[in-house]
Amino acid sequence: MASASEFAWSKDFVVGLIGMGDMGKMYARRLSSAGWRIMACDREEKYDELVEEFADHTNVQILRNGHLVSRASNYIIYSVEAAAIDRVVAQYGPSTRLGAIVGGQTSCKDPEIKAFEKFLPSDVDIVSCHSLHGPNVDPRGQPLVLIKHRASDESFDKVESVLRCLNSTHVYLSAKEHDRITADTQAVTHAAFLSMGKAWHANKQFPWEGSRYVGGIENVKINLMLRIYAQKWHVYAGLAILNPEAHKQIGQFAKSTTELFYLMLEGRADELRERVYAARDKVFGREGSPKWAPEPLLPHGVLDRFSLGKKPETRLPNNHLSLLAMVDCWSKLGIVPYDHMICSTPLFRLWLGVTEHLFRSPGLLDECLAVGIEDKSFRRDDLQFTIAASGWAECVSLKSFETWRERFAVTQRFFEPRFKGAVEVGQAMIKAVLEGSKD
Ligand SMILES: NC(=O)C1=CN([C@@H]2O[C@H](COP(=O)(O)OP(=O)(O)OC[C@H]3O[C@@H](n4cnc5c(N)ncnc54)[C@H](OP(=O)(O)O)[C@@H]3O)[C@@H](O)[C@H]2O)C=CC1
Ligand SMILES: O=C(O)C(=O)Cc1ccc(O)cc1
Repeated sequence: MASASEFAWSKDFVVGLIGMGDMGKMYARRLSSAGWRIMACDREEKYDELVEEFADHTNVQILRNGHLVSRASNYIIYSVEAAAIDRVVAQYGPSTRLGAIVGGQTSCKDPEIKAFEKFLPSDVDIVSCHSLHGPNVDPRGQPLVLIKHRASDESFDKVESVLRCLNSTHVYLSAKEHDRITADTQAVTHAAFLSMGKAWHANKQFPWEGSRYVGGIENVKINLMLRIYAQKWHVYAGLAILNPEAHKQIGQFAKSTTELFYLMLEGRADELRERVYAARDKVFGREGSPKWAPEPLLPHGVLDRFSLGKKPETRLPNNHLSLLAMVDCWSKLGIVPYDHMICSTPLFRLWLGVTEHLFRSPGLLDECLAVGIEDKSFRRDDLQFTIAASGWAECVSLKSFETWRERFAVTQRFFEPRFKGAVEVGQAMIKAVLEGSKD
């Protein structure tokens, strides 16, 4: 593991962390274990609690506020809510130590970089980062985006040397490239799962309790939906609402969902088939020259292994509107999802994995299309899914954090009694996929 002692300049080098929530704490623990000296703060009210929590970490010193952290640190990482970045940098940015390096760990870089440009002194270098995984995922091998926005090579090298102890895979992008790719790997992926949760909630069902939703692709849908609703709302709201690129993609996903659902409702089988196959060719390549790798993205057997319910004797076929709409959306926007693997989260890999599974399993795609036209078992859920996808898209386009929070919170409350246990199953599923893809 890379450690601080390898570098002569590291002796007096202090890494500052502003925001000691889930991600800030994860960085503090991992960086300090590698020997880096950390000065960190959260809101002043949390000072005593944090001092107690980090009492055993000799390399971590908790300070009362961001002014003190900014004055003392050589490299400062803002790890606060994306929606708060402007306000927090306005507050502490002017206190930044002369010649320091500043970066942020927020999920959307447009507002972060704007805040840095607006409020940081001109002698300060800007190098931002983004770990593309949650705080409880092992960072080894996961993408870590590094953005050399305004910095000397020396400053950039220092940031890389500090963050190398995470053992993540470094990905070098501009802020704009980062936002364009993560609009797909994160914002629109989340929109799909958020819509599933809303649809099941609207029909008052815990999907794993009925025979319609157990096994295979359904396991991934359920586990990831629960995983998202078990998290803090602001992470998902921020990366969708504040990312200008995300609006287009979430809007197209809602449009694709609605148009495919109309074709199903109206029984327009030929048009549905034509549209879905055209999307398949564009996104996954034509027969004989596929864009997917020879081996499927998902390790064999992973789909059935992590179930919350009891697998029924016979699998009830589903039309998988959400997956058809995802591929239609990628096709309409000219996105090749494999190109986005450089910024993939575990969740995105699973989502692309099940989509790929559907489109590359002989007979499965045709079964979906037939079910979409002939079978009414999923109509109610599909209707609610369509409404939900459009609702999220509207909310994002209106940039309404408050509506977003309320939409999320009410469904979070519905599923809350089931988070315990479900989150562990989801975590185990992600671990299996990560381990499988390392093989
Ligand atoms: N969670 C995840 O999976 C990931 C999150 N991210 C990004 O990382 C950032 C942090 O996320 P996460 O750690 O999950 O969120 P948290 O809500 O857990 O942490 C943010 C922390 O910043 C604090 N904060 C707000 N204002 C100030 C201030 N003025 N001074 C000091 N601290 C302040 C918050 O306090 P309070 O709660 O009181 O507002 C909170 O404790 C977000 O931008 C998120 O998008 C990136 C990768 C993964
Ligand atoms: O895997 C995901 O998409 C997550 O849900 C975790 C997550 C959330 C926010 C980020 O900026 C990065 C990762």
